[in-house]
Amino acid sequence: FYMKTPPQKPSHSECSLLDHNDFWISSKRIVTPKGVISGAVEVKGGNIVSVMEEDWQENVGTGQVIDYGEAVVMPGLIDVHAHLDDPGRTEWEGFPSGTRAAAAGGLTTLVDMPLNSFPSTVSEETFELKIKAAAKRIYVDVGFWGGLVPENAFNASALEGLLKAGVLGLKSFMCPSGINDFPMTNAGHIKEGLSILAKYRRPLLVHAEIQQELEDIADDPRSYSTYLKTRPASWEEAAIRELLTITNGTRAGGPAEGAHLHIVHLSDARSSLDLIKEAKSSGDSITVETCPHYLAFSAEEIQDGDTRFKCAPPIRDAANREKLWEAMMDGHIDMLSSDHSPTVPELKLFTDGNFLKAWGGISSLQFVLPVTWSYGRKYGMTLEQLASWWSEKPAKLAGLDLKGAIAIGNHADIVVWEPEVEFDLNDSHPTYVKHPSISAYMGSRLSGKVLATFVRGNLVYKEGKHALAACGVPILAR
Ligand SMILES: NC(=O)N[C@H]1NC(=O)NC1=O
Ligand SMILES: [Zn+2]
Ligand SMILES: [Zn+2]
Repeated sequence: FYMKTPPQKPSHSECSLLDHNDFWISSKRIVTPKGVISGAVEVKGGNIVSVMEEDWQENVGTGQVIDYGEAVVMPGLIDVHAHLDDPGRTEWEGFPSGTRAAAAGGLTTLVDMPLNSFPSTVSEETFELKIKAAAKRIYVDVGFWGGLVPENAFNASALEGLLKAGVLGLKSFMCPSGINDFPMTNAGHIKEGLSILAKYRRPLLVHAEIQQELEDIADDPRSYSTYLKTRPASWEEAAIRELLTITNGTRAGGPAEGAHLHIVHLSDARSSLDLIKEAKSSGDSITVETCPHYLAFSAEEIQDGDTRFKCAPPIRDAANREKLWEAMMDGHIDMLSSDHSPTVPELKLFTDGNFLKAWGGISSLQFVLPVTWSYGRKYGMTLEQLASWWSEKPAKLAGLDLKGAIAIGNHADIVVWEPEVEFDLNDSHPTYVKHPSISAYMGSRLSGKVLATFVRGNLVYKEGKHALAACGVPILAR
């Protein structure tokens, strides 16, 4: 991939809260691919140029050192599933608010979803609008998924135009997306999409739910259990079963070899997960993500009318959540993503509390690091696992070779945070998402405070302060 450089570059002092370009970051807990080390990371011109243990002091010379003591120095989080709604629905989120929230939360790269903005990113032309909207308005690096929709699925030159323009891969829905200009695809469209993607070696991300016949639901629309019954696990299972009839083509020697299928936001940890495990063991090129809200919450706890928790697929029972954690710890779920999908508070219908009519989507972007840690440490999650689920695997999925790990030659995308520091996420906590009140995490007590976030060596966030200029860059595939 390559980074699109803006025509007039802001000065270094506008891009970074730190004066220098060359410096060392030291800490007793640096998370590297070789484990957690005590040492220092040297940053030069935006890249990591050395990673040293014990004897690092001898090599520093007169270099500038920022010592973070016991705080954790980790690769910045990469969120491969964020809806920033820009252009066209910036009253819902937008590039400036979303990427500032990311920086404050320790995320250094986002990959923006092709829907919820207007227009949807489904062609070269609409992708051009995205890039324009992002120019000088992003505070972390941002890549983009394009949309696979019925209109372009059988139009190879249109799809190739979009891929050549630089989307990192494609995304499609197997059920209505909730957005009129982003219709759902069937297995035929998906098969066609994969055959094109194979050529570009980029992934297809799929929202895997297929609508099935429901028994009559005549219950109270304010009750969460009513909503849960409208999207049973069998919908996920049906979608995944259908996908797996196509993904066998991605095996070595198959007609879609080189393509990859990624299932987004898995909620069902039972049959659906079993199917995915089977496909993996058969050699299909397939991965799966889940989101912090499926790991943090359970249906039993969701209060009537509290539509902050409405999302699709839905948050299921507590036993399912335990199984999701088990699958995380056993490595059957590959990575995490936020599926940050906010809207305006009015569309959450808090007055009616109607789960059937409210906007489905959880607002979480700024909080995914402390949330993952707060819940995960109870299961024995390690810092290495955290870095794998939030940085290494997402970078691999999105094809970001220079991101996702603290390693020599990589971009200096780094988060520094204190796992042991607790805080109350309430109205007095500084939040940067556009509508903090709709976040399902408001009112929680969390563990893990972000001290500093570096994007390609720029200190973009430090304890409640952001760098002046938006020096994130659009990431384009080639
Ligand atoms: N359009 C959109 O963002 N839909 C998302 N919201 C959600 O809860 N699940 C989704 O797929
Ligand atoms: Zn989805
Ligand atoms: Zn989504």
